[in-house]
Amino acid sequence: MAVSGPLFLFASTVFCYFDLILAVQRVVLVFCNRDYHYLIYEISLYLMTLVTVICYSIIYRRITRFTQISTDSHSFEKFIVLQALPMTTIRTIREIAVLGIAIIHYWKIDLSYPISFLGNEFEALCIGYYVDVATLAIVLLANLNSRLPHRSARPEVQWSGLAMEFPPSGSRNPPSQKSSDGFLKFFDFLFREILLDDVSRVKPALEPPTPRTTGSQKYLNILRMTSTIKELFEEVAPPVDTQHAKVTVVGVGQVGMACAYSILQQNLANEICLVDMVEEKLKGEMMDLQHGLSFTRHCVVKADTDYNITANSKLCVITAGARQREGETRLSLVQRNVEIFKKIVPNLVKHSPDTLILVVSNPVDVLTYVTWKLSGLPKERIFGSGTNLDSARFRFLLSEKLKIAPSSCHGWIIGEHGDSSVAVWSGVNVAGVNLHEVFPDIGQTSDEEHWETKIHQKVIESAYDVIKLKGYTSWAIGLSVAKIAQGILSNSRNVFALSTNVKGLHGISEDVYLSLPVVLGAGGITHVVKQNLEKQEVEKLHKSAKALLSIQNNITFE
Ligand SMILES: NC(=O)C1=CN([C@@H]2O[C@H](COP(=O)(O)OP(=O)(O)OC[C@H]3O[C@@H](n4cnc5c(N)ncnc54)[C@H](O)[C@@H]3O)[C@@H](O)[C@H]2O)C=CC1
Ligand SMILES: CC(=O)C(=O)O
Repeated sequence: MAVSGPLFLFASTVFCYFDLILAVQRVVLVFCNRDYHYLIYEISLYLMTLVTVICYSIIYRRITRFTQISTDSHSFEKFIVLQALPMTTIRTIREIAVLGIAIIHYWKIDLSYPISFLGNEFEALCIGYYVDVATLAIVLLANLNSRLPHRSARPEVQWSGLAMEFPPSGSRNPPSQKSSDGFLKFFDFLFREILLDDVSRVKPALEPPTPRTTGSQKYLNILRMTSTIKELFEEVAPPVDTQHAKVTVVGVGQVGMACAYSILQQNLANEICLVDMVEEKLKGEMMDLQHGLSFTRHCVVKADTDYNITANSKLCVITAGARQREGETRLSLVQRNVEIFKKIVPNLVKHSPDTLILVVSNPVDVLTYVTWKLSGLPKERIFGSGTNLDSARFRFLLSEKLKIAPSSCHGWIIGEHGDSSVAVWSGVNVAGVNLHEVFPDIGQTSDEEHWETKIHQKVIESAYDVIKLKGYTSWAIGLSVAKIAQGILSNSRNVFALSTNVKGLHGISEDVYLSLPVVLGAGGITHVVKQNLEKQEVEKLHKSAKALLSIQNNITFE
């Protein structure tokens, strides 16, 4: 919508001042003429004004609540539509009602009413409408004019943390009114130099808004700040709003924050959005990360309980939901987390229809299936962190045993992220030397060195051990998610063990989600690596699929 922001705001402010003058005039009229019939009419007018103020404050509160912790970038037009338009609309409705009452009063109720009063009142109303019509004409004129500055050349309002910043206008001198451009700039000047400066002169202190700041205080703080910004910068061109590597993390618990921190620390994203249902914790986590931004490469960190903030994410990571308590299995969390996912997934897809979704919450395989179902997105765009973490634990334990770096140990855990996972012993190698060839019994029941129990069983127990010791697991999954995010955001086509739809692979014929090595790029999963699994590895994979299917079949989506 082509609306000139400064003009509209200026017009709305004029309306407000004019209302005030009208109100004073009415009071004077009542007292001068001592007409108490008229008082009834006046009281109804003031009641309507009260309703107007209440309506406006409700809308204003909703707007400020919406923008409270949102750091989304809004265009100046959007700001005007959000702030000034509701006020002007409500005022117009009120004026129409006032006119209605005046007409009823004149024709139906009190015909003996002194014409002079109505004359005055109509006069006052007429002046109001002259101002309304004149302002509307100015706005229309400015917008119809072909020489209106291009949208990109008009001032943008940037939301950064809690602060809204108006980039300064080029000059402090009022521009000439010769051309229509100059005419627009003149109003720009009025808006910036007079209205904004007026507010900043009242109270020059720059107090950052506290969490208890009310909507109107916050608005004043924002306006005050613009004065400093105006002094500090000479604008060359208005800032451009770009969104490329935007990652949303839903759930700011231990896992969500480990993911967000790892992504931030590794400079993978330009923008990180945090979403949770617990507003205060969410805001605290956002601020904590924001305070570290001068130590990282450029990244915007935003947070909100409203999913609007997630719009146009490249990747959404879901970590929200219940976690295991000590000794509890991942699968026991299923229905609790399905209910949570029903609220999350449709919202993510609504705001980012092109996003990829990485599921982390447990039981990760079943919830990846649930996400696929709820989202309606193609299967390559929905995947779970799966056994990428189990494979990392496996490599770590192998590295301890072999006394080499974890990254030099090549081995994969596939199947369920959990108790029925499968270690692919047939593929474990160091520098291409297969351990299976060195020691044919490795991982078998006949294995006298007990690699399966000493290594793979320890992988399965890892999560239980860590949860017993510290209450939850977080850092390793955070790093795993960051690596996956890197694969996507840099289109690296790395291979990860991710939970994916394995229908048609290794003799599995159902839509079941479990982990296999997959090739990952900007569009999601492009290929599944067809590992040469041994017979007993395939059997174990089938067992894993069966365990997951039995849970999947009991999920209620209604
Ligand atoms: N796939 C994996 O390898 C791993 C998965 N996990 C799983 O990740 C999940 C999260 O674990 P933690 O962060 O330790 O739990 P947590 O309890 O610390 O955090 C969960 C967060 O989810 C939020 N939440 C709950 N319902 C929500 C909703 N409807 N919308 C938005 N946010 C909501 C909560 O407010 C809370 O901040 C658990 O299911 C856990 O089992 C944990 C570690 C590894
Ligand atoms: C909790 C969990 O799933 C893990 O750390 O593997």
